[in-house]
Amino acid sequence: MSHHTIDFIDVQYSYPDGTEALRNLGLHIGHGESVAIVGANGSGKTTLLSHLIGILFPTTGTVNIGGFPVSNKTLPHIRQTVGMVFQNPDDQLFMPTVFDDVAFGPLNLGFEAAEVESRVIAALKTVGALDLKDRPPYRLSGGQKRAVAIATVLAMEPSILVMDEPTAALDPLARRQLINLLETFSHTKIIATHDLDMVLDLCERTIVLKNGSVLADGPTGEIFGDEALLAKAHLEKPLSMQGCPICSPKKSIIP
Ligand SMILES: Nc1ncnc2c1ncn2[C@@H]1O[C@H](COP(=O)(O)OP(=O)(O)OP(=O)(O)O)[C@@H](O)[C@H]1O
Repeated sequence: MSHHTIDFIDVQYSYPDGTEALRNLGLHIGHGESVAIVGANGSGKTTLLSHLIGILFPTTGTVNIGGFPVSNKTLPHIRQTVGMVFQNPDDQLFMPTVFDDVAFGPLNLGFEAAEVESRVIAALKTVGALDLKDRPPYRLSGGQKRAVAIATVLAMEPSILVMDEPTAALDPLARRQLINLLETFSHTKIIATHDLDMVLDLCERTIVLKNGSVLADGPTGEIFGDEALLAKAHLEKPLSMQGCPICSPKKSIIP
């Protein structure tokens, strides 16, 4: 898996109750791309992301990572390649301390204690949360939990970072700090979000979903400049493209 490409080939997915969440979905994401997945509530974003780490498998069609299909057989390899930050950090943090949570993945991969410790410290430093290492995760603020959840993924050293609504429930400063942090990552990034202003800052490419299919796929500026397309997808232009006088331009709230 030297080239971490992602391919969805004619993917259809129905939940056990029969809800068809993905239909005829095809897309290709190249190594190093930063791609936003946007769309109205229920358009299929989380279902799509769940196929990237084998939480769900296609009902029909194929998902390939690095040219290999995501399947039970390839899962151990896929989960080292693809790291997912869930929408709710509480789904990701369950150990007594922050250190233990970030160490959990590398320990499971069988690394020696010294390697685990160095990965944990590096990951917590990257997200600016090293001082939290002995704290119980459930006592942290929302922004701190999000940072630690990202560290749990970084400690696995994945090539592809998948994030579901990373800025949800963050205050403006924590949101800006997170965006600035994500900008420094050279990973392939796939971000499902309703925060279109963040997309403008982070993603050169945007894929718009509607009813489980790709409605549009192209350069972010072009997608957000197409008012008819946005209306069809039940989306609104990012605030910073609406000429809003009080909306902060990029990075204006960095302390
Ligand atoms: N566990 C489930 N069982 C049945 N249907 C589901 C389940 N989870 C999601 N769905 C349905 O699948 C479709 C896609 O949902 P999904 O959560 O992927 O959308 P989304 O774009 O992530 O939405 P949101 O923006 O609200 O998070 C919706 O019709 C939803 O009701």
